[in-house]
Order: sequence, then C-alpha cells, then structure tokens
Amino acid sequence: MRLISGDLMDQSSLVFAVAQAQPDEIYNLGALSYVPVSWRQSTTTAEITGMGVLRMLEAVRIVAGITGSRTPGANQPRFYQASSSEMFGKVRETPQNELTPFHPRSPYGAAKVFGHYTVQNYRESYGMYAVSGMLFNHESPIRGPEFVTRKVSLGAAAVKLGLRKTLRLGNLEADRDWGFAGDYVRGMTLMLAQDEPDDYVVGTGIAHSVRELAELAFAHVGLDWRDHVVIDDALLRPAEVDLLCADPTKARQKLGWKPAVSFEEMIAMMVDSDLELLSDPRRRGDGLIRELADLW
Ligand SMILES: Nc1nc2c(ncn2[C@@H]2O[C@H](COP(=O)(O)OP(=O)(O)O[C@H]3O[C@H](CO)[C@@H](O)[C@H](O)[C@@H]3O)[C@@H](O)[C@H]2O)c(=O)[nH]1
Repeated sequence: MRLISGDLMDQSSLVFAVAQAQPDEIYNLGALSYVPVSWRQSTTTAEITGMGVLRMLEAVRIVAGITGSRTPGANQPRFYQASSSEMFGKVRETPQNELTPFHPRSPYGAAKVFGHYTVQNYRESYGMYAVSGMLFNHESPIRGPEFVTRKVSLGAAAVKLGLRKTLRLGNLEADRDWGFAGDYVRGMTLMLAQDEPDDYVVGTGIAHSVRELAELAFAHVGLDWRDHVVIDDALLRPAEVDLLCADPTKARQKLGWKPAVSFEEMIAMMVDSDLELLSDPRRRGDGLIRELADLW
C-alpha cells in the first residue's frame, strides 16, 4: 500500500495514520508549494513544508519501533520526500546536481532545505529507508492555475477564445527547467525501488525562459504573445530565483530515468487541454476565469 500525504496533521494523528495504513511506501508531497505565498505566510510555510517532514519521519520511526541509532525496523515503510530545486535558489553552479550547495531565496526554499537535511539525518541516524527527490519544476494540464505554465496555457486559450484580451505576468527573464509531471512521478517510484536509499536530482537538463514559454503557448493558438502579455511589477518576487537547470546524470545512470515528454509537447498538451476546458460552457461555468481575474 502507498500512503501519499498532503495534509497538516499533528504528531499523534500521523502516528495513528501510519499505524492504521501499514503502508509499504510513503510519498510526502504535502507542502505549501506556491512560492510567493511563502513570504506572506512564512511561519505556516515552515510548519507545513518544513516541520511536516520531521513529523512524518517521526511517525514512521515510532510505528516501526526504531529507538536506538542505526536499528532499521524490519517492517519499516520506504519514505519519499519531495525536495525541490528551489533549494538551489541563487545558484552556485549551472547545471545543478546532487552536490551543488543550497542557497534558498524564499521561506519556501528554506523550509525545503530543512526537510531535505532532516531526511538525510534520519537515514544516517536510524538507518531508515528515506530518500529525497530534488525535483525541478514539473507541470501538466492539472497544474494549479497560479503557477506560471498553467497561467500561460489558460491565458493563451482564453485570449484565443475571446474570453480575455490580456495576460499579466511578472519576471519574463526567469529560466526554469520545466518537465512533465508524469515523467517525474515515474522517477519518484524508481527511487523507492532501489536497494539502497539515496537522493536524486530529477529534471530535463534544458532551461527555458518565461518569455519563451509565453511565445510558445500563444504561437500554438496562432497568436503573437507580444500583443497580449502585459508586465505587472506587482507580480515580481522579493527575491527571485533567476535560473534553474538540472544535471540529471545520476538519475539517468542509476535509475535509468529519462523524460519521455518534451517541453514543447507538454506546453501544447496544456494549451489544448485548456482550449477544451474553456470551450465547454458547463465547465467554464465553474468560475475558473472569474477566479483567475486577480492573478491575471
Ligand atoms: N507564478 C507565476 N510566476 C511567474 C509569473 N510571471 C513570471 N513568473 C516567474 O515564473 C517562474 C516560475 O514560477 P512558478 O511557476 O510559480 O514556479 P516556481 O516558483 O519555480 O516553483 C515551482 O517549482 C518548484 C520546483 O523548482 C516547486 O518546488 C514549487 O513548489 C513550485 O511548484 C518564477 O521565476 C516567477 O517569478 C506569474 O505571473 N506567475
């Protein structure tokens, strides 16, 4: 059985949940994950994104009866932690690999670093099977509309259908290594299938700017992004992560992982999906466009 966490629970509830479920694998994907909100809700971010990892590991340790140092319980579940490329922040080198030093640029990034080191510490202290996937940005048609890829795919579709005239964006110069979420989930399961627990960088190794993303999405519906994208300084972040680009050599060599979907295919998939979504009057009625008015 697999337990996929996403909620903020207190310690005893987590112990109860793990004891009840008796999972073989635990995927800790729970986080306050939208970076700009982490400045406005910094302590909540530390609680959920950082302390949540410690509480999950404690629940596993308690249920597995691991009390001393390096005494791996026979029935302990394997634990996956969703670490993030945001930990590299103001990057010390490009591309970034498992040994690149961290320099987080937001309360979110700092909380992820805490979670990352906590996993490493539990592995080394208790011999627990706990790994961190240092995942670069991963997207899909069900990505939240606040994240830039989905915002742009929805924006291009809405403009094409005559529902909106413009799309507001912040920093067009930021570069990200964007991949398809389905490929990255495959990487997560591969990590827990190895004989020895270890940490892995997962990304495509190719970076694109937000400007290129907008250009591609609007071109896919036959439009020129420059006619519709408006820059809004209110969307700039207090401290930006300018460039993230993965070196996924270790994942390729040890896990046999490589992405199946390219950036271009993924953006086309997302724009097509949003065209379909916004063309359906019943689904459009769910207020998505209205909801997005603030973000746009
Ligand atoms: N969201 C957003 N981002 C914008 C906008 N305009 C420009 N950007 C830029 O687009 C980049 C990507 O922003 P997001 O899509 O919000 O993702 P993120 O901050 O890189 O974080 C995502 O990826 C991380 C993995 O590296 C995840 O850890 C994190 O939870 C999140 O999924 C950032 O540099 C941001 O400044 C905008 O209107 N909205």
